Amino acid sequence: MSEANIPLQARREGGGTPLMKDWHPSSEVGVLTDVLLGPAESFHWMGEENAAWSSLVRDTMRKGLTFDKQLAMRQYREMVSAYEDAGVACHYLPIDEQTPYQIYARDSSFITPYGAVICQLANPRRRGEYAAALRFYLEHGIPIYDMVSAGNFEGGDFNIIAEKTALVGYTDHRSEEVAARQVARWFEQEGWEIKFAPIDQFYVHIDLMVCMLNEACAAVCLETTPDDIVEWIRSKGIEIIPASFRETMSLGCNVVSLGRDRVLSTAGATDLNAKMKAAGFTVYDPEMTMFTQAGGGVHCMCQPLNREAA
Ligand SMILES: NC(=O)NCCC[C@H](N)C(=O)O
Repeated sequence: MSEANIPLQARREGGGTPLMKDWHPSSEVGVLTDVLLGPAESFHWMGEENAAWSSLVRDTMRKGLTFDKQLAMRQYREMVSAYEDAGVACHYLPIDEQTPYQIYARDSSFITPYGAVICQLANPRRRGEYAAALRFYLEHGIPIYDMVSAGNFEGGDFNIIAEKTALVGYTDHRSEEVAARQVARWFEQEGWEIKFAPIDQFYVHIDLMVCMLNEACAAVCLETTPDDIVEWIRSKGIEIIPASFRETMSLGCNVVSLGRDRVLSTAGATDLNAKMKAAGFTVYDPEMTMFTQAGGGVHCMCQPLNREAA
C-alpha cells in the first residue's frame, strides 16, 4: 500500500484510502443534505457542438426546438426551490462562460466517500469543465481521490447502487472501456463490487436508465437496460419501478433520491411520477424542458455531496 504524499491524489494504491470526515456520499439514497449544481447563468444550448455526442440532442434538433434563456432560468430556480424545500443546501460550481454544459454537474467529476474523482469528458467543448470542478473541491476542502487518466470517463457512468457497490457504464464513445476499467480497479481495490454496464452510445450514460430511489427501490428502463444488469440489480434485493422507453429517452428516468422516500423528478415523467407516488414516494416535479431537451435531466444536473447514512 502506497503512503506517498502525491498532490491531488488521496487514493492509496492497493486500497485502504481513508473516508472523508465531513462529507458522506456513500450512497445515492441517504437523506441529501448538500448538493453541487452547475451555474445556470452560463448555460445555453451548444447545438451542433453537442449533436455528435448525443442522440437526445439530435432528436431535439430534428424537432426544431429552440432554447429560451428566460424559461431556462425559471425552470432552474424551480429546481433549486425543490432542493431548498427538501432541506438541501445548494453549492455551485464557479461560472466559466466557455463551458455552458457544466450545468450537467454530474459529468466533470464524481464524488465518492474518499473524495472526488476528476473525470475526462469526451466532447472537446466540455473537457474544460474539469477546472471548475477542481477549483470547487479544493476551495471546500474536499480531497481529490484521483483523476482519470486512461481515457474518457464521465460521472454519469459511475452509479452507486448500494454501499460499496456501483454500476460503471461505458459506451466507448463518451466513457471509454479503458477508462471505466481504470476507475473500476481503484474501487475494487477499496473492496467495492463493480458491475460493468456496456451500453450503446445512443443511450449516452447509464444514469439515463438506472437511478436509485431508496435503498430498496430503483427506477429502471427495462427496454434499454441489459438483462444481466436488471438481474444484478434485483439480486441485490432492489425492487424495480419501470420507466417507459419514451420517458427514459426524454430524461424521465434520470431522477434524484432526496432520501426519506422523496424524489426529485421532472414534470414530463408523468407515467414514472404516478408509479413512484403509488409506491409511496413524495415526488418533486419541476418543469425542466430547457435542460432535458439539451440531453440531461435532474440527475445529470447534480453531484450529491453529502447524505445522512441511509
Ligand atoms: N449524466 C448525463 O447523462 N449527462 C447529460 C449530459 C448532457 C449534455 N447535453 C451532453 O451531451 O454532454
